[in-house]
Amino acid sequence: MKTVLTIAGSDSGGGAGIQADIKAISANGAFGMSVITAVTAQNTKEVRSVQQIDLKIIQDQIEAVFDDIQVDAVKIGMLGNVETVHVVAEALKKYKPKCIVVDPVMISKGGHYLLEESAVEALKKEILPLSSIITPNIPEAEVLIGRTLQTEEELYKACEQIMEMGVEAVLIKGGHLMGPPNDLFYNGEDFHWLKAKRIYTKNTHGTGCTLSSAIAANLAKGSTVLEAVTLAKQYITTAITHSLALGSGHGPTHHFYDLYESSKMGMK
Ligand SMILES: Nc1ncnc2c1ncn2[C@@H]1O[C@H](COP(=O)(O)OP(=O)(O)OP(=O)(O)O)[C@@H](O)[C@H]1O
Ligand SMILES: Cc1ncc(CO)c(N)n1
Repeated sequence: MKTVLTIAGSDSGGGAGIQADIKAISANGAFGMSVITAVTAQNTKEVRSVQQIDLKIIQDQIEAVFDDIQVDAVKIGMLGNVETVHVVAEALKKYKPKCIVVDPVMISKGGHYLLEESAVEALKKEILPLSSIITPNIPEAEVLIGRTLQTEEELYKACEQIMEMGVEAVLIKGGHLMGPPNDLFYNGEDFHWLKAKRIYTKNTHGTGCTLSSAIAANLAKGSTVLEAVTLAKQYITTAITHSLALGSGHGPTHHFYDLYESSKMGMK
């Protein structure tokens, strides 16, 4: 069994963060492990409060896993603050996992800061150069490059600029665009559009967490980065198609564990 370690925050509502990650990793056929960086009191409507986890416990969790278990891929989500960015970066430099997927989580759908603004520079300097792929949504890509993004031409340029920050590949997600939610992939050589039809639902809580975890699971299982991104795009599209109207805000995506059910839905 291939393994994925997610280093991220907990979402009590179960739709995003560590909870979404573990569900997506399992549904994509890998074994999920977790390092919790922060606990959020969160539901489908809002983030009520956040408790960062003690740095020593974060470091201990990472070491406990790496010292004992083979880690085939790492997924990074919410880090929260500069100090946590630093501890995670140092640990990754020490253990050198082969595949690192970075979802640069910054702000929740309800507008709550999940990364202190002052930590963005540390994320860019310390985490991006270690990553196999980074998966910003449009607002996160805008923060990384310091410009707004509107046209296709600007998206191509943004990919090139983010590549210069030391990542091996970038996927700018188009969920926040008007029109179809097409994502732009760039690996320094070729651009690829990952296209999909927009699904008209408000139940899109945790789509970014789900996508990046599905990428990590497929990388762990031996896919190339472009293959992993393509499989993950199919997975998130199905997960949004069957998303769940739980709660009164943005409900979660639906993860398929059951092989019979997934084959009915056309997933392998
Ligand atoms: N309504 C939709 N229909 C189909 N695909 C969507 C829709 N919304 C988002 N997606 C896709 O879901 C994936 C996640 O993109 P999105 O831009 O929503 O990430 P995100 O903002 O980081 O998510 P979150 O912060 O809620 O976890 C992308 O592949 C995007 O194209
Ligand atoms: C803990 C956590 N991580 C990531 C996101 C972004 O979806 C969220 N809302 N909560």
